[in-house]
Amino acid sequence: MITIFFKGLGLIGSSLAQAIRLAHPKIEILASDPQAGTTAYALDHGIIDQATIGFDQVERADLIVLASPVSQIEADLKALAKLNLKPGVIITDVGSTKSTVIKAAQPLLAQGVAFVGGHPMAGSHKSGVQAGRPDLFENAFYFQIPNGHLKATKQIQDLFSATHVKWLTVTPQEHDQIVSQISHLPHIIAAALVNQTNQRFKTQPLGMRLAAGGFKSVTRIAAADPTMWTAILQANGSIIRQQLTGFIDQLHQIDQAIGAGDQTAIHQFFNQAKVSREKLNQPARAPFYDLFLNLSDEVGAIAKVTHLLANHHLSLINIQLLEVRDEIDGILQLTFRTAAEVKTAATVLAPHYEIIDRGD
Ligand SMILES: NC(=O)c1ccc[n+]([C@@H]2O[C@H](COP(=O)([O-])OP(=O)(O)OC[C@H]3O[C@@H](n4cnc5c(N)ncnc54)[C@H](O)[C@@H]3O)[C@@H](O)[C@H]2O)c1
Ligand SMILES: O=C(O)C(=O)C[C@]1(C(=O)O)C=C[C@@H](O)C=C1
Repeated sequence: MITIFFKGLGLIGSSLAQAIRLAHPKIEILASDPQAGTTAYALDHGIIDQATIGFDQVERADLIVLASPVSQIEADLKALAKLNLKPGVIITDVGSTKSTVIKAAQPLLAQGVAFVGGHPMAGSHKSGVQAGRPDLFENAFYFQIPNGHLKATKQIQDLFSATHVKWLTVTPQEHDQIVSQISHLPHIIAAALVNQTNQRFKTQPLGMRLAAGGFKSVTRIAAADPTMWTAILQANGSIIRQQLTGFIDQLHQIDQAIGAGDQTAIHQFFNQAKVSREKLNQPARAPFYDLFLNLSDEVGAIAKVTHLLANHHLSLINIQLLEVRDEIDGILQLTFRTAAEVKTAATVLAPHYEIIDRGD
């Protein structure tokens, strides 16, 4: 029997454990997590088979998955190098940075242990075991740093097959450069905007409550876990600072354009962003087709949509409630495999819902 040991069973750990269960129900899953109630919840919900403490019983594991904040992953890699592990064990992690993690894995790699760094490019601002979902990673990219261990890299892909991710091999440096711009910097900007808004409304407590979709879309990720983000900024700080400099430069440019009343520069600033941002909605990755509609905040609203689609034999690849505006409504994103399906779905749903965008 294959045994997998999770160190850290929050959002990412529990999502991965649930995905492993889907494809490999017979695999034994052990987990340790110091947060009160975490492993008890996972046992109750059949996510794991056994709870342990620290690295107790890690010597039984065929695969070890490190899924705590990156600072802890680094400490755990150093600790694992001093333990007696099962011969042939594979170790991986899910940390959001890779250079310091790979550095911490050097003693293990020097012993010939198969350590494959990993990072799923999907997640949420929610944290903890209860936020985990087996489909969290569907269609996301999943970075891997094989460190020369190609067989182990492939074995991890097989064990995680139910995540339905797109695997991507990168170097730690490439990884940290890329994610500093598209993940780390956005989290800093979101938090900075919330903090500055808070200061601005110090004497007007209602101010922030009046925020609509714009503020909420840009700041959703400011609700992410501060411990996780402190560790990420600590590990990738110098690269993140390069992107911060570039971002501050953009702010200076628009500030100057406003000050100078330069309408052309202001228009160009927004137009460049609009053209690039719209390309993100186009399915460069795969021939998937999106339909966006307004959905009222009612019990059973999503079920009604899926029922209408099922009546017309339309199957969805993905369904996601994108933006919930407090007590009013939200935007539902429906993803189909073909352009023809999205067209039929628009015809079926148009009499009942306001279609915002057919994504074409
Ligand atoms: N949240 C995301 O969107 C996201 C996406 C991809 C990767 N990651 C990375 O995944 C890792 C986990 O993040 P998460 O979102 O699951 O966070 P989380 O807060 O939901 O879970 C982290 C878990 O690690 C546990 N933990 C802390 N110290 C531990 C220790 N000494 N031993 C065992 N467990 C310990 C915590 O109790 C918690 O349950 C982080 O390294 C993060 O950078 C996060
Ligand atoms: O979807 C979100 O809420 C996330 O923040 C996920 C997100 C990101 O996109 O920045 C966060 C951290 C990661 O390491 C990878 C993904």
